[in-house]
Amino acid sequence: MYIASNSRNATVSSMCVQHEEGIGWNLNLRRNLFEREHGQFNELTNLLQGVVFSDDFDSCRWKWGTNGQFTVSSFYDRFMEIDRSPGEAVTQFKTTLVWTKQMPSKLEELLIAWPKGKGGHLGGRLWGLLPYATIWVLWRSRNDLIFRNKLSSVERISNEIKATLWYWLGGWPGRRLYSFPDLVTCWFELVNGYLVRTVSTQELGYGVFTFVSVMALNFDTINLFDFVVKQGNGVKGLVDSGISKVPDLYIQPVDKRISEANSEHVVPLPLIDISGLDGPEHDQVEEALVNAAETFGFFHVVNHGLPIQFLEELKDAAHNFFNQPAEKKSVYLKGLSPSPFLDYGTSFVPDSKKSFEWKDYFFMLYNSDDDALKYWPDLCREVVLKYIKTSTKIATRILEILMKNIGVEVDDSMAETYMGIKVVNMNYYPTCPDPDLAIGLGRHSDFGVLTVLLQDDIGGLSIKVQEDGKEEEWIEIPPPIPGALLVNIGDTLQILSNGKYKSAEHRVRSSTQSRVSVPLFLFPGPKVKIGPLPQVVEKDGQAQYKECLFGDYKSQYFARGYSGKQALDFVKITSP
Ligand SMILES: O=C(O)CCC(=O)C(=O)O
Ligand SMILES: [Fe+2]
Repeated sequence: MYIASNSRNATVSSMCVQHEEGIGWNLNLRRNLFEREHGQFNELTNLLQGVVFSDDFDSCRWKWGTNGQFTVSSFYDRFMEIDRSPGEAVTQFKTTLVWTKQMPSKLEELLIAWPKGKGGHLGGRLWGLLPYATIWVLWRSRNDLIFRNKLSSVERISNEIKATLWYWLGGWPGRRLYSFPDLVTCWFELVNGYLVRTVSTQELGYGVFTFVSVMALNFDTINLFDFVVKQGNGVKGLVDSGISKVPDLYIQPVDKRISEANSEHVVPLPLIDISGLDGPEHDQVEEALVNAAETFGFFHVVNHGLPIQFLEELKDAAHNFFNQPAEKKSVYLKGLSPSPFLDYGTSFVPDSKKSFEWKDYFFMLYNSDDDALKYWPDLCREVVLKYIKTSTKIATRILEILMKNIGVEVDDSMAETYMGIKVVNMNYYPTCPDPDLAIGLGRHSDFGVLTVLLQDDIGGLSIKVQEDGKEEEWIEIPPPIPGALLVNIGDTLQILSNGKYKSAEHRVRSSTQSRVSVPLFLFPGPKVKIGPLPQVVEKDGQAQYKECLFGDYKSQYFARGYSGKQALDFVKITSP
């Protein structure tokens, strides 16, 4: 009838004609009806006879639902009813076009059919437990709704599932390499195996040393990751390949970027002539060292015993190392390196897929002269050995002074206990096409006792300071005067001194010029107990930090990635 109508958009009421004896209909048909349409016409007029008008607007009713309301379930019921009735047109309807059966209909089948997670890392374990955690949380949410009238949002349910999984994995030792925020923010990467933290433990002469490595990548970045990390081209190789923009992987979230514009606050650090310790100026030099260690946690030293010429050679050695072709450097990649004490790599511990740093490094742990002679690259062996020996003496002298000031006598054996492990890193920060987007090195404090750092004149290191009564702020440290070395306090010295000496957070911005730095990190072996020294605690009245093994502290530190000074919370004593 609709086909034959002249007013297809008319409403029922507009087709109705009021007569004295009741209502009639002007259906406004545009043609005479065919024979075969008469039956339909009669059906329509029969329907119209039952029409009762009200003042309401015209509306649609779903005749298969209660109250005329459409519901998917009533539609489905009706659909299946027609589908099952022989001879109905919809029998041929391909339900699979609309519904595909992906989920087994029984819970037991679902659990059996659940695809296996890959690997024994966190992602694989999460995946394996996921259906159980989901069922458990949904069951609880359903009970909350039924018995307590408490309705949960989908987001809340999904977070509860993650929290349940985290809790259930509490007994698995590998969990300590991750944090709960990893689970919330990198869920996709974790369950797909793109974010994996691994620990390989290697027995060294003095005990167990733990390396933590993290890989974080997504599909688009696999080629880049292979080229930079696995094939050992490093960020330098990327730059040498002629890239003109910073690849996505290296683009930092806005809150982590360090632009040159906000690095305008440049404050010179105390410059201390430490040769004065051996002369009449001793007391002033001592005071300057103590002051700097208490406030900035960073200071420059001059007249330390390493001539300018030597420092230039060391910087050249660093440039020469990184200027070698990738094949030469990649023999020192983790897993390939001839010695567990040498490791060439790039970036550090990315805490999410966005935190790759614009930096390559070469790590050398001093074990013995023999070992160095055997394994270290010719082009830097001599200078690095000399740097380690002289800088260790400088650091030992500084430690003696700082400790004396808090009532602790440092003898050779104590210095060896706390600074017995000596690691030199040669850091290479390649030129960056857009330094505002990438970072050279994320915010961190050094975990050891003292760090001696040789920098070149490019600049870019900033430290976080808090002046009395003011907010914390980042200040950029101008490049050192020629011949100066930077010394900074590490977390362990902050702990030993019961918080008197501060390990300052620092970070490095990337630059349009390549830059090198050569830190020497001095720290205890993993079995050494660290905690506030008794002399200091006695003076202060109470300890600020708990005692722990240095190895445990270091694991905590690495498990957190570059996260400012959060590792100290692990040992901080919080008042009840
Ligand atoms: O490159 C720098 O100036 C600082 C390096 C640094 O902080 C580190 O390697 O821990
Ligand atoms: Fe550092």
